[in-house]
Amino acid sequence: MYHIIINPVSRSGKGLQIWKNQVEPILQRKKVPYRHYFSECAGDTTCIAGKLSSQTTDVLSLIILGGDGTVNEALQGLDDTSRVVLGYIPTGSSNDLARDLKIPTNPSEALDLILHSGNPLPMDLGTVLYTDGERRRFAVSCGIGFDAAVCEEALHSGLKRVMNRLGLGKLTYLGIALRQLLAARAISGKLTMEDSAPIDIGNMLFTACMLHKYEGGGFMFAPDADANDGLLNMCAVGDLSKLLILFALPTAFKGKHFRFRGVSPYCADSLTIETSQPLWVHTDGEVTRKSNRIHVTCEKDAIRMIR
Ligand SMILES: Nc1ncnc2c1ncn2[C@@H]1O[C@H](COP(=O)(O)OP(=O)(O)OP(=O)(O)O)[C@@H](O)[C@H]1O
Repeated sequence: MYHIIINPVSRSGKGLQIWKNQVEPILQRKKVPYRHYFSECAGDTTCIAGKLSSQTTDVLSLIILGGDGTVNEALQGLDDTSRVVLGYIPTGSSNDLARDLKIPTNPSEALDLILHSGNPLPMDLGTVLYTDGERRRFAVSCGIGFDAAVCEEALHSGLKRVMNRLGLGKLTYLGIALRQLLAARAISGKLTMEDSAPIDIGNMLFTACMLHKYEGGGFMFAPDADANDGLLNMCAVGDLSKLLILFALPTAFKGKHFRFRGVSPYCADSLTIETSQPLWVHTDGEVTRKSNRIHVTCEKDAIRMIR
């Protein structure tokens, strides 16, 4: 039995139409056993996933129809991810998880992968731990600073809805990034990886901790990321003039940004990031709070994902 959680408002409301017109008819025609649930408000996916997780003693076959944010919300509700086989029909506007895993963005092809041609393969998950003990899992990346501020603005942006309707969702993040860059102020940051001396990131713009290659709708911040190596690939940006950042950012679409001095890659299974002021933190593009100290870890092969 497949349990399918649908975010009807993903890609500015197209999620519901995709479910009704492209996914449900196939399931019915093929007589696939399934139950479906609509997330009715922000946070609802976490509650639904939590209930399913606690009601299932064996393996939970969970399918998410939504964007990276919907996957992220589902992860927060699961009590034991090792008992979950996750299928994904990407209907978000950025779809960075699908991009890296090469899951088709065509819904019927993604469904076909889940039902027929894919395999449930282990995949790493990350966790952000805040100083007050709150934890948040992530599947794609977490970040502190500019990238999270961009996500925070995008979550509340009318521009994103308009651009999505025009089929230009990817450009939303670029537009907001440029605006946020002009507003960004210099903050000092410190990365501490296990068994090594702290690294100072002067004038830190952001540090992204990546499990997969892309975030923000196709920025390849971690060209070397591997979803199964048990490691976080960091992209730390500091001490770079705003003008140079304007040049460096577009090169990240091709993963060429490390050629710029001040854009540095690091790799570790866990690290602590401290900043001189509280900054926005995102997990898979979901932004819930600011912090000036986060501990980020990677759990190898924490979940199985059909791909
Ligand atoms: N019924 C709902 N009404 C309003 N918001 C919802 C509802 N269901 C889920 N959400 C919110 O939708 C967000 C997740 O959206 P998701 O990322 O899946 O799609 P997207 O925003 O179109 O894509 P992307 O993040 O790739 O740009 C979460 O913040 C979640 O709280």
